[in-house]
Amino acid sequence: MEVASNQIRVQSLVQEGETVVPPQYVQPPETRPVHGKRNERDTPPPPVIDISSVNSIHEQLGQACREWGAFHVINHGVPVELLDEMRRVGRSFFEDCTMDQKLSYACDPNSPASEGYGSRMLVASNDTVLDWRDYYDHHTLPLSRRNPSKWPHFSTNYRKVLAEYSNQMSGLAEKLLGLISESLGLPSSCIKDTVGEFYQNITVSYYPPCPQPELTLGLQSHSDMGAITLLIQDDVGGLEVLKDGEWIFVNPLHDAILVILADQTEIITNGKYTSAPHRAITNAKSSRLSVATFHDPAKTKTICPAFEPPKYRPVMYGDYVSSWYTKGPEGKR
Ligand SMILES: O=C(O)CCC(=O)C(=O)O
Ligand SMILES: [Fe+2]
Repeated sequence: MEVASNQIRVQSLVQEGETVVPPQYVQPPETRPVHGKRNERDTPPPPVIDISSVNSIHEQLGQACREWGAFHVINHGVPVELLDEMRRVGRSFFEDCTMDQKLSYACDPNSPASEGYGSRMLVASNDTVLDWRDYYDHHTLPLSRRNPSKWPHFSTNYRKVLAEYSNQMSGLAEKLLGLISESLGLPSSCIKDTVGEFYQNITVSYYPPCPQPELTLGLQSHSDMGAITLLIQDDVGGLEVLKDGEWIFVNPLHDAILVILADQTEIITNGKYTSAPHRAITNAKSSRLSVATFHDPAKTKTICPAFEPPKYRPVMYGDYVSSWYTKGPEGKR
């Protein structure tokens, strides 16, 4: 099958045995990752918070949201078997299907965030360095957007696992936004009410081994646009979070879920809490899988701070998203 140049999948490059990274994947020197430093750093990894405990939960959350914008949660109530199943079916799509099968679910390369199998986060532009990543983006909530026939059917149980995973993540996201609101002295429902009905997307990212990891990024630096992202990864590792100007490696914790605050939560909390810039690095040995579940407002929803005086202008979420896709994800708006 002939594949248009804007549809090249990273996995095909690797399967063709490329030993040199094609130039469009080479990062400029200033954004190249520093490898092999993960144990030398003084900064501890993002906090781990037991959300089943009642002791000092708001203090712990407050500190993590102010200082990191990201933290692991344990005892989160989502069955750990479901996390494993989600990783299993996700990996199976990328590794057990033929390229033709995968391309039968190709997303529309000309429309941002379209559902399906893709490789480019931004619509093609010649000056963008490409990510060393393939992905599958699923539209999962509200139910009116959920169309399982657009999800892979090749792996046993894929659609069933994804639907259950979507429901569980949405419940956990709502619970976390409640605790985060309370930690600021706001009514529990404050942030969720401002966000409104969740628009949820689930992106399974697959990072094939990279022959020159020192030159590439699996996913360029960005903060997520919506309200809250819940992420699981396999035990390979590669996610880094920016803290105080330094990239910190996020150790994979098998049964934990990583919470990443996104830009709309920073706006609603009037900057008291921060969204976390993050990126993914690659490695030469193993493929890596992550599953990110994004919870966003509707495009028509206007988001404004819950505190006076407001430090951010009210913004219609759809306008925020358009500007992100036009200007690129680097930095915050
Ligand atoms: O692969 C990862 O760990 C990060 C994924 C991510 O940040 C995203 O999909 O927005
Ligand atoms: Fe992200």
